[in-house]
Amino acid sequence: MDQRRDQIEGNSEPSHSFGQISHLALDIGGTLIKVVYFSTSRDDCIDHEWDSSANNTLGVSKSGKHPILEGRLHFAKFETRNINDCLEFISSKKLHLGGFQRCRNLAKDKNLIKATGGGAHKFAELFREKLGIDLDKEDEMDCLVAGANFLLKAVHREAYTYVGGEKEFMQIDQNDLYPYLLVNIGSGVSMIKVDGDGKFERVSGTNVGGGTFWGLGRLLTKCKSFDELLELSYRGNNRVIDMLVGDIYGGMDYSKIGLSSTTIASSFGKAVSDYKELEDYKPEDVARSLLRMISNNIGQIAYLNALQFGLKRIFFGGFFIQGQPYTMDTISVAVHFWSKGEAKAMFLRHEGFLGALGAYVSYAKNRLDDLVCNESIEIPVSASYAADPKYNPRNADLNDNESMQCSVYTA
Ligand SMILES: Nc1ncnc2c1ncn2[C@@H]1O[C@H](COP(=O)(O)OP(=O)(O)O)[C@@H](O)[C@H]1O
Ligand SMILES: CC(C)(COP(=O)(O)O)[C@@H](O)C(=O)NCCC(=O)O
Repeated sequence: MDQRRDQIEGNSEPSHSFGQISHLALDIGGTLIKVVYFSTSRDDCIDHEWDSSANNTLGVSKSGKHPILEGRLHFAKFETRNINDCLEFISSKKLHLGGFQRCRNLAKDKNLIKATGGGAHKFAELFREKLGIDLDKEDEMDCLVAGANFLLKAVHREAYTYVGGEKEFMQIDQNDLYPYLLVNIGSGVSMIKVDGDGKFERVSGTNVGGGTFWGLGRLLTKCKSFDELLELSYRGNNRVIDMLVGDIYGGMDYSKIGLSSTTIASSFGKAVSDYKELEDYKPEDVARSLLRMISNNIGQIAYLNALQFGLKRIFFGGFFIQGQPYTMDTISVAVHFWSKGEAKAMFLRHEGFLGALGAYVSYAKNRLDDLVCNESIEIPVSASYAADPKYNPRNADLNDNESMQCSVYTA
């Protein structure tokens, strides 16, 4: 298999070094900084006529609608509390210089990089001081929606359901995409009714989100990292702490109102009736109850909003999900249970990068330099994941510092 084919099918890093970097975009959230950038190498330039005078990364094709450029879209994330790691990463790979060339604001002679999230405001001065760049701020909700629409339209096998431990990728009909509810579970949770490109309304939100799970989980279990907390939750048993309907009803279902004996009646409720202290519980059981409580609560609020606005499809994004089976299962079951099977929870493979991708595609919106109107970026994601016998759904999710092959098309 030749190298390019290998890259596409295996989604692996190219063995050759980077060519030029262009279009760095950032989403600086309450907990994580998400980084997206595009790189080309000589090998990635595709085999058709080039305008040799186009002395820039996104060359202009003389022919019609062919890919004018192939390269890789790279994704990376950092903890916001370790923002210096992110600055060092950008600096060592000279990512800001690629962005610099592409978006030099001639009028003000500023070096602009697209950025969204609260940190684009909070850390603007730091970026100027350390990297000499100005953050060109894009609204967070605009970016979430733009990122979600972009993924749903451009990326094959992006959205999937998670039912009974199985992922099922959804074929999205672009003509029947709207309306939908976008639930972004970051530090906090935003719920957005999306009616079209740039047409949306943030209809709800909740402060009980990913930051609550990580913060409360850290305090209760003394774990040192988010991944450790997730690992704990995997091994735990929530029934040790949660009060189930059966605990209240002597092992019986409360079938008259549709509650089985195993339904959680009260999250953490057993901690009171058992007269136990925190030390008497295993950290893994605490982590499991917490994950279930928060996922269930978000699933329920999402459903209520979907109901209020008559929406059948709910897409969940944000790094809280992290492709975690138990999280997705709890959310899916909550949506299914409350909607009596009417509404569907769907997840996005690039869940945590919606805002950063939205900031990235906003370069095109502003028609900067060589990005022409009507340009679209298509990202052919490997179709071989599901067919691979060694396929492991956990590995198929986008992890740190991954990249994927993509092509830039011009109208
Ligand atoms: N490596 C990690 N470190 C901290 N939190 C993580 C990590 N991976 C996933 N998370 C979860 O993702 C949440 C942040 O999600 P994200 O979408 O990046 O939101 P924000 O934009 O607010 O930073 C955290 O609150 C936590 O629940
Ligand atoms: C303020 C935020 C939009 C910031 O986004 P985040 O960094 O959490 O991704 C989000 O935390 C949020 O929507 N919080 C919920 C606030 C509320 O509606 O109660």
